[in-house]
Amino acid sequence: MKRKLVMIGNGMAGVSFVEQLLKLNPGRYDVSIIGAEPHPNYNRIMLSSVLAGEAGMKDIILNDWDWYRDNGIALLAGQEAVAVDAAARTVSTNGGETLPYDELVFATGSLPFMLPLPGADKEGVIAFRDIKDCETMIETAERYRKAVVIGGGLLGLEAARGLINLGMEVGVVHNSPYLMNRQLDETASRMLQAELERQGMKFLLGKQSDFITGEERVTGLTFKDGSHEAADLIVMAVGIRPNARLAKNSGLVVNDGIVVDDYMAASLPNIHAVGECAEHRGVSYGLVAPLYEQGAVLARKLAGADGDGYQGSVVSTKLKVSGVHVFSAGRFADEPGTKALRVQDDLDGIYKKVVFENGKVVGAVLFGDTGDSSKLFSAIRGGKDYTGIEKEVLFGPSGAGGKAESATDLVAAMSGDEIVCGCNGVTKDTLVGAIAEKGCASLPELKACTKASAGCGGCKPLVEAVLSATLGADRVAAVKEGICGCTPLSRDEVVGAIRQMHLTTSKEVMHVLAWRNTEGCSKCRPALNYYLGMAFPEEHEDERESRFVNERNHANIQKDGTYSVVPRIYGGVTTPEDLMKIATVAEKYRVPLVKFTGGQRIDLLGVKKEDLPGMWKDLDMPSGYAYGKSLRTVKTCVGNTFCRFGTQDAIKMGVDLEKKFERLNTPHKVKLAVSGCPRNCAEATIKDLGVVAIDGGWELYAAGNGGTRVRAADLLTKVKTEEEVLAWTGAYLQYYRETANYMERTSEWSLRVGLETIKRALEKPEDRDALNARIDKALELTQDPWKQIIENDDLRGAFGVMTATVGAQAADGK
Ligand SMILES: Cc1cc2nc3c(=O)[nH]c(=O)nc-3n(C[C@H](O)[C@H](O)[C@H](O)COP(=O)(O)OP(=O)(O)OC[C@H]3O[C@@H](n4cnc5c(N)ncnc54)[C@H](O)[C@@H]3O)c2cc1C
Ligand SMILES: NC(=O)c1ccc[n+]([C@@H]2O[C@H](COP(=O)([O-])OP(=O)(O)OC[C@H]3O[C@@H](n4cnc5c(N)ncnc54)[C@H](O)[C@@H]3O)[C@@H](O)[C@H]2O)c1
Ligand code: SF4
Ligand code: FES
Repeated sequence: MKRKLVMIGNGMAGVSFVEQLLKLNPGRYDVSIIGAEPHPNYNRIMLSSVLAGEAGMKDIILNDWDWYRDNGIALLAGQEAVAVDAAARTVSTNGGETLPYDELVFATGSLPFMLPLPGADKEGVIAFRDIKDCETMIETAERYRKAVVIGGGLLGLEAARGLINLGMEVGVVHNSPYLMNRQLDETASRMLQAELERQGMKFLLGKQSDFITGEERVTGLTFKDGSHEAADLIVMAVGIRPNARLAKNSGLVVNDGIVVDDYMAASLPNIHAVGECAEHRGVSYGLVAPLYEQGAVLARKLAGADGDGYQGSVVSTKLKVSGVHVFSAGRFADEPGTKALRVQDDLDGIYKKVVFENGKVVGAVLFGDTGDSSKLFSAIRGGKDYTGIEKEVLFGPSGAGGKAESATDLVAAMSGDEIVCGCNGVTKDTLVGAIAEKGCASLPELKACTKASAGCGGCKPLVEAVLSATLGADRVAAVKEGICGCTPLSRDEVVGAIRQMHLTTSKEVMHVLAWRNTEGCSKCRPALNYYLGMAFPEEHEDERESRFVNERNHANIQKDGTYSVVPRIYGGVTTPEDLMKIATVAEKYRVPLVKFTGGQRIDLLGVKKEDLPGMWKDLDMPSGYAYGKSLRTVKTCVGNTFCRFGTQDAIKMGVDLEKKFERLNTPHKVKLAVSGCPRNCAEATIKDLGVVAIDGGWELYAAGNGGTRVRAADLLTKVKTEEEVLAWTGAYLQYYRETANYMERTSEWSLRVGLETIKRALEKPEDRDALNARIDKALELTQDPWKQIIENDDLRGAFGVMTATVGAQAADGK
């Protein structure tokens, strides 16, 4: 008869242990898992990516419901274990179940620490630990504006970044004078702070919170020094505590966590603990890599296999905030008896610190360039003596031309059971096995087979190095990013297949290219819809349901759930008639806010969804596409028509460009500007394409950006005539449409493919003509979406408008 294994907790550490146990001895146990959250096992680490809008909830499921069924595991999801009777060997749940066990595993994780501040029980005060918290933040950001995050550690900064991406203003309150004080020294921390301030984060450092204000819902946070910060949302990210109360009530020895020995045995027979709830040699870990190591030890023991006990772990961390590269491992602080090698490059914003004790690397901090992280972490764990050759750790042997040890050398020196991907507990042996036995020959394939690099992504260089070391660099298939977890194929491979096999619908692509998830996900569906429309503009029918909400509704949704209406105003030039129309509509529909945009247009804000069709009908103006991945605006200065410095007619040029390229679908939004002389009043050099008049012609600037990461555009070419400006713009936009990844701005695209590549693709007139022929075909097929909606009953119905009432609704007293 099979023995009964019951596990309390359905999180990352526990389920990883069960996976390993099933591999070692699949038939030994009947496994039951009690999980308080109503979800299958998901990647908690990636909640930060979900919050930042980089992944969807579906993308983070590690083991779906089928996995439990296929492995014969009884999952009691949404139930909490409330009592353990160690003498009778049973566990009871709040769902009224009592499960007998032969072996019991606690994998209850941690609880976020909530500061016991007066007012902490108000609505809008939350932690960041699970899917529910993540959903609360996303919903809150739709209705409120100001968030305060308490805690400037890893979690707090990742939460803050996500909330900024959701459109909130975020202040981070930290009790120490510098951020991530548990992971960084002061120099790295100051550099980090400067970078995050550039990204829009505000810091309140060295602050002691006193109490939370508000009636039912939070309105702010008051500090011990009497100062106050307004807040509609407070996220506490001030550390975690092992979740060990049930274990303590069950009679187990508990300090901070459940005390375990080297084989993860707790203090009563047949009871074990893994993960954040366990305390091994006085340490409870809060990162997944050591927890997976613990799971491997327990799996071997319960499978009846021999193996060494758990010896404790050195941990390393990376902050998952895009555009920021920070790494920390081991003992990085200066202590008596240690010496540090420091490299600081203020020009490029790079800082590296490696700490030695008796010639051995014991800790490291990297900022700006984390390329050495795997090597340093390996050096810390390997314990090699570098006495006399310390500098080789960063600079390589002096006799080897100063070349540091490569990632491939590093992989060769790793033992098979060393973990390469900490987030997913993937060892070198697992990767080598997937390459040798399953034929994985690229990073996306390895990711699909083993989950390596599917978490924070920090291990990608090392996974690639394992691939090269195992297959030989020449046999590694083009190592490219897959478009999402539904397929191992890269963007180029997918677009190549669409063209070659003449695929015209997303369903067809997913079927023919054997998508793992047959419905696709929130990442690939809109991307495929774009690629198909770009490749076959005539045959592909827009898949409206695949588009983001703003594009589906042809309007920008605002944080209070209302929409904005932005009519097109070509080149920022309007007429008294159009202004009167806009004013009449604004009055008739009681538009709460009428505002000029940065792109020289008029924004009618606060519009109800059901009023949208009526307003557009009354306006009778083209849509300004303020919501779309398409040409947004062409900003112009007055040019030589009125300005005494102007050398060309900037207004006409801008209007011509906007009229020609409006409504075009592009990988991301595209903004243009035209200035009438190099004084550049239209700020053309921070636009996706900027046109600047010079004596006798025009300069075209490419791939600028005035957003979060400001980027000055690069000079693309100089031309003489307006026709040439239009031809170069058409060719440039079409080349961008054909070669960029979906959701990639021109600034990112240009950095990725290289300005020289773009110039080469456009330099020959015949190539520009061919690109223009293709863009003209796409342009011929565009239609104004609001005209279509107004004239079509079904489309209007989607806005909650009764068929006969467009326009009349408002006339009836709105
Ligand atoms: C936003 C975020 C980002 C992170 N990023 C990283 C990162 O980049 N790298 C990294 O290494 N780590 C990261 N971590 C930490 C990492 O997620 C945790 O270390 C890991 O999830 C812990 O695994 P665990 O199984 O021990 O606990 P958990 O994943 O917390 O699982 C425990 C589960 O047990 C359930 N449970 C508890 N008590 C009971 C009970 N009585 N009955 C039934 N069920 C119960 C809980 O509901 C929970 O689902 C991050 C954490 C968060 C919140
Ligand atoms: N990228 C990653 O590896 C990552 C990301 C998120 C979370 N995590 C893990 O999740 C867990 C929780 O993360 P965390 O950042 O909450 O924990 P943490 O303990 O690392 O950081 C908490 C921070 O809050 C500060 N703090 C404490 N009390 C405060 C107060 N009263 N006011 C202001 N600041 C205060 C502390 O100085 C500390 O720096 C950790 O185990 C962490 O390692 C890891
Ligand atoms: S860019 Fe030159 S032409 Fe245009 S408004 Fe400024 S000064 Fe005048
Ligand atoms: S280490 Fe985070 S994905 Fe591999």
